[in-house]
Amino acid sequence: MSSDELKRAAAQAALSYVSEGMKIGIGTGSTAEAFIHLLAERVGDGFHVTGIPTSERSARLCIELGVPLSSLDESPSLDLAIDGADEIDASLNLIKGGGGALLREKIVAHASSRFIVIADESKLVPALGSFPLPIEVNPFGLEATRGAAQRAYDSLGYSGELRLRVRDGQPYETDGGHFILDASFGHISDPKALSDALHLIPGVVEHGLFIGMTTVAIVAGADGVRTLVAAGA
Ligand SMILES: O=C[C@H](O)[C@H](O)[C@H](O)COP(=O)(O)O
Repeated sequence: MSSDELKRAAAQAALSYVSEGMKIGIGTGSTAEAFIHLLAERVGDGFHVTGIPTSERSARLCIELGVPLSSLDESPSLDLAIDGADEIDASLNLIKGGGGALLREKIVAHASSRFIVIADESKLVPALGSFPLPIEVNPFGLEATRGAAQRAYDSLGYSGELRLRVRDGQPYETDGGHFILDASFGHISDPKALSDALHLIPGVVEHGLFIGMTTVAIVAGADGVRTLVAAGA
């Protein structure tokens, strides 16, 4: 099976968690888009659901395919959110934000009773950190924030680099008007300690570590689709 077919298989399995009338957070990225396509088919068959998109990109696709949308302000409590991930560890902690949508994704996941991650098996890792951690920062004081983040990594014993994400020669701008620093420091031995340290920096808006948020991960691989349930979920 190709990577696209695996993403679609995971997205297909996630549909079984969606019931008539639910309000659901809709993620961002290629796997989430596979889910949007499948959800739109069901909506076309008369299924009622309201989506709360985590990015302008996902919102556009939902509108194009006829998936009804609402905002988190109109619907502040969601039944579930379904989203992709860049890395998933054995505790179902995640790195997200490769597509730049981590802030809205985290707000939406936090507002949801259940957070379901869909992925192909290439996203499963023994420890987080091979994928650079996206850190969303306010453009004001960028260099001061970059320095503070570097010192936070240094103090925790990591070595590596923070690189400003660039698109078409300009800093990549998120839907919220922020920039992203991609942090390449190798395996993250203590995700909670790193998360706490980054949250102490005023210019850091959010980071892509999703710790203890996942309810279920649906992972598609050569041997089929597996459902991994978080401890205590
Ligand atoms: O900001 C983007 C999101 O966190 C995505 O869910 C993540 O990057 C995974 O994307 P994909 O499904 O395209 O691998």
